Amino acid sequence: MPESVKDANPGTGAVTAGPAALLEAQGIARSFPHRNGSVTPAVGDINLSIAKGEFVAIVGPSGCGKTTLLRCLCGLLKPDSGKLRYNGEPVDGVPDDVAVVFQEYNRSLFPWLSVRRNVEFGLTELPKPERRARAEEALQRVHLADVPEHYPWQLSGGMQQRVAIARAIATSPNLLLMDEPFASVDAQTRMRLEAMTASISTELGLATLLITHDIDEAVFLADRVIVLSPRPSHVVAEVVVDIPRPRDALEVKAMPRFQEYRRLIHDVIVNTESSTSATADSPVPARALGTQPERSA
Ligand SMILES: Nc1ncnc2c1ncn2[C@@H]1O[C@H](COP(=O)(O)OP(=O)(O)OP(=O)(O)O)[C@@H](O)[C@H]1O
Repeated sequence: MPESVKDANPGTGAVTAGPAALLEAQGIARSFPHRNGSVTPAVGDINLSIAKGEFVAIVGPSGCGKTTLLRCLCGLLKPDSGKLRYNGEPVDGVPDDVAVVFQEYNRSLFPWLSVRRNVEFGLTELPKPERRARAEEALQRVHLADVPEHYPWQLSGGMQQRVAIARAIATSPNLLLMDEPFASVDAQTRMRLEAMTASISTELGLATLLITHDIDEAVFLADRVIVLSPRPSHVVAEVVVDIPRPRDALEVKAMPRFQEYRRLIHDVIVNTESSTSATADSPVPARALGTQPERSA
């Protein structure tokens, strides 16, 4: 196994970012109980951490619990068990300097507000001139400074996702979580958005956690790629991507090293999927997990 890959021993093998961890998750698990008494175990037992300014991508098979994990990590969803610390403090709700970008930009933007007002939305506590300045700077970073008075429905899908990213970075976060942010745009737009995200993260020194289905995207953007098993998910491998920055997409994707990383991650996912029981797709009776259903999820 190349040095850049570390096996993560489920349940014990913490994937760590070292002493300067910004976000640290230990033994995070989350299931969804149903009215009929069955339970869907989504996140099994996750250990991971993200350092300040680090770009981490999480990949894994469809339905393995990536979104559930992201929602736990940012404090939107309470894990059933495990410890979660942000800046050394236990997470209870979304920390002030954490921002999230979701896949469905058309559901996260307010159609009745202009682009500028959408970006200013999370800044209401600031005086108006500062609010305006922050929104303008964020719109410049996503190359939308020329359409502040447009409404989301007047923009393409890629532009709307850029507004969502501007809104996130306008709050000056230290950690940006992105849940398959480019899954709903065409391939060329996706490439442009990936390059833009790489620049923004580097320029702002922003720690970024990206959930993606796309192995190429993960390797191109990340310093580390964390690979999850089928659900209930645990970390099966961590791949440190040793490609210098700034990265040019076409150059990087032509590198033999890039091809090795993508092959490696692909193989880990396929091997883990094939060694996992087919029954993982069905909810299991609550008693088998020692969990009592609280409510229908
Ligand atoms: N609110 C909920 N109530 C019940 N089950 C849920 C809920 N949210 C997620 N699940 C279940 O948890 C499992 C993991 O879902 P999740 O969306 O986290 O996976 P994912 O890896 O992000 O999926 P995808 O690859 O399709 O984006 C799925 O079986 C899903 O049906």
